[in-house]
Amino acid sequence: MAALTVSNAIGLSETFSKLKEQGKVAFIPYITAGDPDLSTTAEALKVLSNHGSDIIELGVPYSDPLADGPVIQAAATRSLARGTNFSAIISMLKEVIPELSCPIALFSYYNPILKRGVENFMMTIRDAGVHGLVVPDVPLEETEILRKEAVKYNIELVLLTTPTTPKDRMKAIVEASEGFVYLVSSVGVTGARTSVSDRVQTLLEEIKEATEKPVAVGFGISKPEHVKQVANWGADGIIVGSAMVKLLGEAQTPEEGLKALESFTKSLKSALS
Ligand SMILES: O=P(O)(O)OC[C@@H](O)[C@@H](O)c1c[nH]c2ccccc12
Repeated sequence: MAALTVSNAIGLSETFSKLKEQGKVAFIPYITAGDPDLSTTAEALKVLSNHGSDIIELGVPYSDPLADGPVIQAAATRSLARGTNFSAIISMLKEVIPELSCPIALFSYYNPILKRGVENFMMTIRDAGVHGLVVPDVPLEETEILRKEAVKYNIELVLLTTPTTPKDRMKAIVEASEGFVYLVSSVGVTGARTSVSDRVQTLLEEIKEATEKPVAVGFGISKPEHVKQVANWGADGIIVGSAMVKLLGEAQTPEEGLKALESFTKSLKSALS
């Protein structure tokens, strides 16, 4: 039996309940594992955890990231070119998770999970101390097998709803989602945008009519004013990916990337206080 990695963090839904009691909004950064390399990822997770992240989304790089924009696609390509693989990510997580104060939600496309076997995948990430899982390209109809194994291994399976999701389908998604509901703010792929569509406000209202579960908003959020605006619209969590990934992956050196990540994180986090 693999030794269980003890995570000191509480889970995703518990994190949201704690923040709700404090009247706070969750700050949720996303980075791609292995970009520029896995040891920098381990350091980045510590920087993010030490500077106010409430949950961290960690992406497993994949060769066909259809939902990702150019920044995250490039990060996945760089990471895969360095030879990053799932087992190396898991070993890194076993090392670093005990030092983090916030839970990790792993991000993986559906194919690598099927290839590994759903049960084996869930058991492996659970043993590494991961709390949540987001699978952006799994169709709602196929989440049943994922959900069954996720529940068995106490992994919170987060589902996504988008601006074009029909109302009854959105209701089924929020019903099935664990940890939180991921509201994708705009159609298209991930990537920093100059502004966040104010449709998000109505979408948040519709979802909150359908569920008590916390709702975190992602896509395009890249400035403190975006963070403030989406929090004011009633989001329980704010997700920032591409803007973080860009800083890390495009820096001259890993040290520079980590420094830039720290100050960017602080600037976004202060927009929530
Ligand atoms: O990059 P953005 O625009 O800040 O959006 C967050 C997004 O990167 C992150 O949550 C994510 C990474 N890959 C994804 C694939 C699908 C949906 C969401 C994601």
